[in-house]
Amino acid sequence: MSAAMIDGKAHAAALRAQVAAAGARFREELGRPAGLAVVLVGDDAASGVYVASKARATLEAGMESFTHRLPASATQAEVLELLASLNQNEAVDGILVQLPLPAQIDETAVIDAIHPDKDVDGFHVLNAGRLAIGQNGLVPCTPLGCLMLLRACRGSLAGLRAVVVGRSNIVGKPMARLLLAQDCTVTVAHSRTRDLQSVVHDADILVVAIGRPLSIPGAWIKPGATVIDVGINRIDDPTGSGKSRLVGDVDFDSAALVAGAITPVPGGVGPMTIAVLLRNTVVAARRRAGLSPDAMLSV
Ligand SMILES: Nc1nc(=O)c2c([nH]1)NC[C@@H]1CN(c3ccc(C(=O)N[C@@H](CCC(=O)O)C(=O)O)cc3)C=[N+]21
Repeated sequence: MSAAMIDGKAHAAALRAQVAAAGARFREELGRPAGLAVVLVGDDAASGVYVASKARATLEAGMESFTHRLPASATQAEVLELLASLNQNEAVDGILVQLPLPAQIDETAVIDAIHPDKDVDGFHVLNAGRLAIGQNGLVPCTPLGCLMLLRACRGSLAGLRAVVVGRSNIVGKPMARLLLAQDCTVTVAHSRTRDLQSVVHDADILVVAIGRPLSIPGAWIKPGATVIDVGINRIDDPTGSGKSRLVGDVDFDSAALVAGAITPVPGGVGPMTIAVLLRNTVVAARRRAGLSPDAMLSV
């Protein structure tokens, strides 16, 4: 292996310490903690575990955590009613609705019912628009976490060729906009891209978010490239032990032979996503209170 390992866990721990300090300053200035509300619809076990770990991280950062669970049979009107009350609630600075939602509920309608100033996921159309035209807003957690790792690894990204594989609203598109704002030359590749291999081979910076395990082999990667693997896929252990393991969208073992630096899965982008969620909550709290931005939380 020649690539440096980008330790997402360590970067996330450092960011969480900064967020805790900023959260404590907020609490001193305002006399109340910043608050994050998480809404979970349905009883999917994995989502339940994930929501519980977010609530724990929120408390560890010295913030207030509100968890709202609705049954899988909840109607759209019930979800919208809950969001209306959270929008009004002064103790709530950030609102996250865990996705995906049950089929009877319109995801876009739910996201757009969150007050944009409390939209710590950055999924609201107003925040997507702000990011697209370079205005201050709230930026989706996963791509912002990826950008932080890239900046820590490479410093200035100006002039570098960046390739984003995947065009989702939650990762690919906002990632491309963030990299463009850093003066990269950005290409967005996707399932209909012709000759993906040669597109990938051009990348100085490669961000992969397609949700298919082990899809990018090391042979496609430009020597020395920085590789950010957003995928988290659970697959059967190939040794036939009957257990499962987590792998990324990139074939880590072959990619690590040619990349300059690479994120592992687990322990790469995933931990950053949660740390940025907490960071976005303090940013939202300060803005809502009319306070100046906390320098420690700038990207
Ligand atoms: N509105 C909304 N916002 C989200 O941000 C959101 C969501 N819905 N729905 C579900 C996905 C999933 N997600 C993860 C974040 C961190 C890890 C993470 O930290 N993973 C660990 C591994 C965990 C394990 O071992 O299972 C790692 O990569 O090291 C995983 C998954 C955020 N999501």
